[in-house]
Amino acid sequence: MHQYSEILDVYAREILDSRGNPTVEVEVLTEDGTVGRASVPSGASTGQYEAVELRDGGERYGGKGVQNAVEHVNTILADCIIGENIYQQAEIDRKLIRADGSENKSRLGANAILGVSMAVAHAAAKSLEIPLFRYLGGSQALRLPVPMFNVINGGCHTRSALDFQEFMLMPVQAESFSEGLRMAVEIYHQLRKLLDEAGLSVAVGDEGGFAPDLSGAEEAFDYLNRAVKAAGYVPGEEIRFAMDAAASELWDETRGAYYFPGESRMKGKEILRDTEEMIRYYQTLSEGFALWSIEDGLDENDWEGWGHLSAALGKNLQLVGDDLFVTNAKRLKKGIRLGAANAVLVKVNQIGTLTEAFETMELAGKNGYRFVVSHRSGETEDTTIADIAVASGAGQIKTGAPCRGERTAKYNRLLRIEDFLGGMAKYGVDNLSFLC
Ligand SMILES: O=C(O)[C@@H](CO)OP(=O)(O)O
Ligand SMILES: [Mg+2]
Repeated sequence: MHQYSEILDVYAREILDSRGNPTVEVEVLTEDGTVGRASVPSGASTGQYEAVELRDGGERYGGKGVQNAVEHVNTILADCIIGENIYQQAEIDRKLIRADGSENKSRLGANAILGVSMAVAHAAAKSLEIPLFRYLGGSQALRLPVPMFNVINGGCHTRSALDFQEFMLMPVQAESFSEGLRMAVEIYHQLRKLLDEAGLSVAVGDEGGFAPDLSGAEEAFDYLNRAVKAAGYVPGEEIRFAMDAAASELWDETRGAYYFPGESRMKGKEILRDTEEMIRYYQTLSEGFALWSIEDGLDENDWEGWGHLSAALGKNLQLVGDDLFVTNAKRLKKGIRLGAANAVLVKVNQIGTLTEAFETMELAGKNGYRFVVSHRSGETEDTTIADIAVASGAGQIKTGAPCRGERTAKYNRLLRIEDFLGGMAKYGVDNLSFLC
């Protein structure tokens, strides 16, 4: 039977994100009376090659970027897809891309386009009365992801002295998602206690992790080690560590090196590292701690360095390209050709449509690259990424710490999905020791 339900209306409004900035929310109405709704996240450590969102404060629209994105949904994009069949996600996404016409979605705004793309998927799933993850992933979508639980925040998500952006827990050896989540939450509470006892700040950063003034990555991992043990687990067994260096933020063109402003401040002298020193630094960290995954270890333009990094550490570590690949199949293809990284971070707003994000994941999977579905540092209560993680079978999701509503919304959605799947639910990263 040919499924058909026509799109009758598309409507966008401004809402707030978790940093108190305006963002886009879109609703799509179909002829059977279904309304699908989605809202769009926004990053702080954005990659240079991301699709372009129209943000307030941007020069392009005289500081009224989000308002313009909303306007584009309500006029051009609405005209373009009203009358389309709601179940034709790929076709609709292609129409949206064509309506924009630019290479990087800068004309109508990646935030405008993504809002429509996601709301269409929500409406389609709802009108079929099936959960979004099943609509997007079919009956094989059974795998719940291991959370990359970002418990210590640094870099541009805080004002602390820590230069690397994220220090994360991965409960890799749990029976189920809910058990893994519980373990990570227990460790989070132990970490809070340890930091508090040491007189360090337990204020949190943009993603809900603590933002203490630590001297560097070693001290951060040391705290993670102690918190894991205090919760009764063994680092390297039930729990592995992950980090996002967000090194594009540290690369200093004029100095021709990676500049560590926090560490420089703490040590009272300028701390610089070149590419080879960065690689050695990661090597030391991976030898000293239960580190399993490093994201954006080097700058987004340093393809050659990424080749070295991958050759040196890619056998034992997951090396994730975020700013490097920006969820873009073209950049990922280049990375695959050059042997850069062995995994890709997937942020739907970096590319601007669901179809393109799924294409990137498919390309990764076919080439032995892992993929990690991710939030942005500026989020809303939208939980689409939780469904995407299950639909794609990614096995990993990065969506912050458990103490901010926009982050727990995703974890809670995953708990509901696990509950829905019951005994069919699977959990975890397939074959932990395999890295290409
Ligand atoms: O770098 C990252 O991976 C993200 C999300 O954690 O941060 P932002 O959304 O600020 O780019
Ligand atoms: Mg990142």
